[in-house]
Amino acid sequence: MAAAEPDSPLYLGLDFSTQQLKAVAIDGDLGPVHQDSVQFDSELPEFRTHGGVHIHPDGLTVTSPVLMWVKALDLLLDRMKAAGFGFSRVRALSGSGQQHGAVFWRTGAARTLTQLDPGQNLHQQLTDSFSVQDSPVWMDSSSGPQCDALQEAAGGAMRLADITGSRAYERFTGNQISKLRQTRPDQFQDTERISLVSSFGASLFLGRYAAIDYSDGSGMNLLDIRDRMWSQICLDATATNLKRLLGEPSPSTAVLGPVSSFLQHRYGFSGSCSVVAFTGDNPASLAGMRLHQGDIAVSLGTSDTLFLSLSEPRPSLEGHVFCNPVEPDGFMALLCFKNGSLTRERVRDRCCSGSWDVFSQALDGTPLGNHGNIGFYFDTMEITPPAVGLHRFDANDRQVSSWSPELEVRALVEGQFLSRRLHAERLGYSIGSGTRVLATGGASANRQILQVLSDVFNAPVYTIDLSDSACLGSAYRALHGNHSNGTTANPTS
Ligand SMILES: O=C(CO)[C@@H](O)[C@H](O)CF
Repeated sequence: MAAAEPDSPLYLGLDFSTQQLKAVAIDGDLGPVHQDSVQFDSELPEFRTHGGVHIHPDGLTVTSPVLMWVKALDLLLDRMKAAGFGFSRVRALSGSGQQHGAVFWRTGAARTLTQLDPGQNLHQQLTDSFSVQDSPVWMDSSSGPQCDALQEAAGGAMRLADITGSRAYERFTGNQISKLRQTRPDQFQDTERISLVSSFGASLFLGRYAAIDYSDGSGMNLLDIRDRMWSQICLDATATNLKRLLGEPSPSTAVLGPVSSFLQHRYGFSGSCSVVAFTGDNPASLAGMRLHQGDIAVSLGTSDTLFLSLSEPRPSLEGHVFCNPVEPDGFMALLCFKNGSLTRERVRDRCCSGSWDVFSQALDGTPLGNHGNIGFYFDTMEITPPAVGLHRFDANDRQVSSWSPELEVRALVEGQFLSRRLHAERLGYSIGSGTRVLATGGASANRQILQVLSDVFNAPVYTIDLSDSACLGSAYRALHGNHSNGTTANPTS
């Protein structure tokens, strides 16, 4: 970690991810000078989450307590203050959030946000500010009926994909809003604003509701990705007056305004510190990894995602096209695989006594191709492809029920990466001699896992010097947005 000059400007990036809240500060040379994080499960045990979420008894509904995210921010900023972090040197900040999750602000919350007392923490003052305590998150698969209705209203799955960049997906926010409106009408009625996790995070720093940015807004099945406006067909199919609840979307590079007076007085942020639009974790990772044409990024986090920059959208019935968070007229393609690190951790615990060293030794001790054994490990309903269950096959294509721990570990990792490659090539991505795979996310710190990734993609794998590109990308976007005097979003949006 470089030590910045005592008074040089800093740029702060935050990431409200599935399992933790992270912060990275960089100096003007893009060098990280401070990192911190709050782990939800271990540091906020009162919320009783596992992997940052609650998987409901139906096995399909997955939520996270919104007040856990608020309390995590209190903890993080208090910890940074106690460590002597120079908040007054932060020229701009931005952030990211797990995509698709929704935050439902209760009627009257806008007033509370503008009148926060710097003598109290956020958690104490926002306890009654949410009409829905358990926010739906990206791991949810319970809004199937709402997806069917939206696709019908739009004229079919492919038509919806053409408009919004994706066919209807259960985790996408529009379908979650529909489900809440139908199943919990009183709570929906008591809602005055709907944020994504990213714009919710921005709102906490602004002290008023922040606009949803184009890139994360592309993950809702509500935004027309070409004209970058809410699609009226999709809004009408979801809820009446929805545009009023969402506000106008903003460019991902927009400077939304100065940091709130609450944060200035409580932590010492400067009144000239700008808040740049927050975006989704994957779009922020794309910014953090500074992809070149031909590169493919692989984020090995709670979800595994593959993404790349696109100049023109090519929506399909599998995968997603989002507005690019950096290139104003560009796009990004993304494939999401829900069974990522939580599945790797389960196999680590069951086959390697919870040790990553033993997990790595198993990969070192088994050959490429695993003697023809291959496995598919869909602990929970997978997104790509929509399948569930564990499926193991031996060299003779016979289904088997178990293997030795070593074979199981390699079958898991090779199976995951073979699936990622297959679906990327189905989306039209071609792996050629110039292909570079850029890896990020927690598992990118494991050399043996990266070796399997390189073998399966038959390409060199590079990592960045921080395993968390979303946070770093957010800090880059803060600097970029501040220096380019990004368009200032309409403050009333
Ligand atoms: O659903 C996803 C992307 O579409 C996930 O990668 C979430 O963003 C993880 F937080």
